[in-house]
Amino acid sequence: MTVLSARDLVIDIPGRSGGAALGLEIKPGQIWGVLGPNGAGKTTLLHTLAGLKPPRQGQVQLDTLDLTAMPRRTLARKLGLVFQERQDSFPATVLETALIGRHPWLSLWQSEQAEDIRRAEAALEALDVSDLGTRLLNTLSGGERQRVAIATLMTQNPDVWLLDEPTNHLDLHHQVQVMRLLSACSRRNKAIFMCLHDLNLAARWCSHVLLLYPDGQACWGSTEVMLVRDALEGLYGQKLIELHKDDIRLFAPASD
Ligand SMILES: Nc1ncnc2c1ncn2[C@@H]1O[C@H](COP(=O)(O)OP(=O)(O)OP(=O)(O)O)[C@@H](O)[C@H]1O
Repeated sequence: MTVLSARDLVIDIPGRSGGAALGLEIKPGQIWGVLGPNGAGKTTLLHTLAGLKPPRQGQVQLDTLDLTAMPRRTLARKLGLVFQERQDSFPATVLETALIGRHPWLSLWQSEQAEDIRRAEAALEALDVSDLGTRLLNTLSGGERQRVAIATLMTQNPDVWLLDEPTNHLDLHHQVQVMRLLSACSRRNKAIFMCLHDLNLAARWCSHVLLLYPDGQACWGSTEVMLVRDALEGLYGQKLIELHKDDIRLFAPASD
């Protein structure tokens, strides 16, 4: 199992001079939620952790290895990313798209085997899109595409899952389905790190949260400690109501 670490990491946001140096260890079994207002740098952090964007300072490591020193194929077996925005213009079917997740596991000229197809079909089934297998991706709705993207990551089956707003475009039932699926994956020792805008999903399903402020400052820790009304009001500049029902903590915007 793999640990993703940020060591003294400052993300590179154009025009921002400061920024917290992040020292994070994202471990198997943990679910991290990154919260912050628009433009705080959540996507930039995710892309930096995936090795797609160089940091301004510091290092990202998978176990003890520097991410930039790893061959892309090795990296893709260990770490996968669901992007917030996707260019799905390539005319591929849903099943072909999910099978892209197997590419890091195939040799250069090897085509997908029955086991690869079985994995892709199981992932599409888990995301409720198996009946769309032969449809072209560019004919799907936003929520269907989002679920195919998550199914593709599930087919890839890396140790570390990075997801940029995975519940974006999803209806309530499918938001819950995706969070439950990520929770089940964490119980199978996957490490999950995702950007979220929904405080209630974070409160219910994340074990850890990182609060990212517009000036680059950040704090992080267990959800129970970090996700408190005062801190969230400061983060978003929005008054909140905090409610408790059984073991569930809920936040709603206050009317004033
Ligand atoms: N190529 C670029 N040139 C200039 N500014 C950029 C560039 N890429 C990102 N930025 C800026 O960096 C900041 C952080 O962007 P980022 O997408 O990481 O924010 P975010 O927290 O994910 O926002 P959101 O909640 O809206 O998705 C934003 O102010 C954005 O405009």
